[in-house]
Amino acid sequence: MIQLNDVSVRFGSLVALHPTSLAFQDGEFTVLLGSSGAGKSTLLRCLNLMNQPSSGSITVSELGNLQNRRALQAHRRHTGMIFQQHQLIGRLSALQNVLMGRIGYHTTLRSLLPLSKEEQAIGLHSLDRVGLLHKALSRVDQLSGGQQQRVGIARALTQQPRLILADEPVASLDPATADKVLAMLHQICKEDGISAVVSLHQVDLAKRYADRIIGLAHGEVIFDAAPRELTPMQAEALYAHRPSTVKAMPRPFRPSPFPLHLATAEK
Ligand SMILES: Nc1ncnc2c1ncn2[C@@H]1O[C@H](COP(=O)(O)OP(=O)(O)OP(=O)(O)O)[C@@H](O)[C@H]1O
Repeated sequence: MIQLNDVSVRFGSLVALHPTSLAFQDGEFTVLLGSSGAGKSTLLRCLNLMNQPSSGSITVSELGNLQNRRALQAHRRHTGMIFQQHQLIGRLSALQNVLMGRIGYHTTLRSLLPLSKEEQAIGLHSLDRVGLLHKALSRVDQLSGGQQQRVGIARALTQQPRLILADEPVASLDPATADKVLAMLHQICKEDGISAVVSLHQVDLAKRYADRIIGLAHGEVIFDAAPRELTPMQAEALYAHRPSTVKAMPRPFRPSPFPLHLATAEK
C-alpha cells in the first residue's frame, strides 16, 4: 500500500496539488480523471517522487518513508512508468528498449555491460505478453503508435513492477487502439497483481477498467469512489471546471484519511 499523508506540490506560487491524503491499495487499478491542469500528472508523479512534495510525506508498506534514499531506490526499481509519448529510443530495437527496464537493477558501471541471458529472457517474455515478440528486433520508430505503446508496457513489465504509473498512456492513440492497449495493460496488471495508477481523459475507458476513480479539479480530489458511482452529471461536472457545483462527502468503504467523493451536483 502507498499512503500519501497531507502531500502538497507547489511550483513557485502555483499550488498544483493541495494537501492530499490518499491510500492506494495493492492490486488496485486506479484511474485519475480531471480536466487539463487539474493535477493528475502531479499526483501521479508524486507516487515515485518524480515530483517532490512541498509538504507531507509518502510511505510505502514494507519500505517506509520515501524520503529515505534506500526506500526510494527500492520503490523506483519496482515502479514501471508508462508515458503518453512512449519515451522510447526510436533507433533502437523493441528488445533494446524493453531491456532498459532492467537499468534500476544494476550499478551504472554494470549497466554498460551486456545483460544476462536471464534478463534478456525477461525482456522477450514481456514482449511476448504484449503480442510483439515477432517485433523484438525491429526499430521502434518503424512500429505503429499502438505497437510503440505496447513496447512501453513491455518495458515497464521487464522491471518486474509492483506498481505501474501510466500518465495518459493512450492519449495519442485512436479510440479502438486506445481501448485495446488499455485492456491489455489492465489484464496484465490483474494477472500479475500489479497496482496501477493511470491518468486518462476518456471517462468511458475509466468506467470500463478502473476499480476506483479519483477525480481532480484545481489540484484537489473531488471524487473518490468506484466507477459505478460516477454519474454522467458528475463526470460532466468534473470536466466543466465547476468543482464548486459538486459536494464532496465521506466515502464510507475505503480506509483513506481523506475519503471524498462527489455527491450529486447541487442545484
Ligand atoms: N514542472 C512544472 N513547473 C511549473 N508548473 C507546473 C509544472 N508541472 C505542472 N505544472 C502546473 O501544475 C498544474 C497541474 O499540472 P498537471 O500536469 O498535474 O495537470 P494534469 O491534470 O496532468 O493536466 P493534463 O491533463 O493537461 O496533463 C498546471 O497548472 C501546470 O501548469
